[in-house]
Amino acid sequence: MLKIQSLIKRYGERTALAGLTLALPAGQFVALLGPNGAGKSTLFQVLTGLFVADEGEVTVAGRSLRHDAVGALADIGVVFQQMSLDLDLSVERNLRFHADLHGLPRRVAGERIAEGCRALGLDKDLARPVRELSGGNRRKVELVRALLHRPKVVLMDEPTVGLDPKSRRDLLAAIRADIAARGTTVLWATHLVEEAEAADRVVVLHKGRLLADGSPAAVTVALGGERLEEAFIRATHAP
Ligand SMILES: Nc1ncnc2c1ncn2[C@@H]1O[C@H](COP(=O)(O)OP(=O)(O)OP(=O)(O)O)[C@@H](O)[C@H]1O
Repeated sequence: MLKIQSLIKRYGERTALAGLTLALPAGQFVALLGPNGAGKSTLFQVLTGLFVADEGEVTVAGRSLRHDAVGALADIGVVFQQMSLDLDLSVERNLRFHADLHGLPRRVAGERIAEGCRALGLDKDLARPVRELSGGNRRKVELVRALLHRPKVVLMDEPTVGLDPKSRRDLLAAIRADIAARGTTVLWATHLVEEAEAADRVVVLHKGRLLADGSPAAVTVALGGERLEEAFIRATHAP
């Protein structure tokens, strides 16, 4: 569903992505685990079309980001690291705006907004300005927004930063429900090892390259530790 081939992205002398290759099938929840500076944000910026890679290819559901960016991006939903809602607009207006950008018919948009907000317990908040919502509920609105156009691939860039344990659990449950219902492919960037342990597959990024790839247990073994956290720290902070 998402294919990344030999991706290279440089900032001047610095290489942020050093020939990254990765393929994600439908219905998989993949944690992208990497220390600060590993290249996670750069990868997300390339995958969302904000930056063009220097070399390499990305295809989303068979469509090339380089040759058919509009087609490829239509199948991507994103929850960015920084909150990106308009604080002064209501929850509903924020969601309508996104639905319009994707050309969703008004009635379909209305149904999906109602359904998404109901599933995440936001139905009472539809008319409230986002400014009045807690951090956890803002994130939930962002997830509803990311799913409105029913993307095949969802990218989440450290979506739980600043959330309390209950909100983190709710967010995880909501994305898991979407995977179960629609076979969505999810790439969830994090540096929280416990979040990675809950994924189907863990991909460890270090210095713009893949250091390990497999189930949480397999990655722990590959990195040479007994627990994922210590194996990850040792492997990514080796002298
Ligand atoms: N705009 C930029 N100009 C120059 N170098 C950059 C730029 N953005 C990122 N880099 C460098 O590219 C490398 C990868 O950075 P990136 O932000 O993608 O990592 P990250 O894994 O997202 O880190 P974090 O977890 O801290 O957000 C780092 O060495 C970083 O210093």
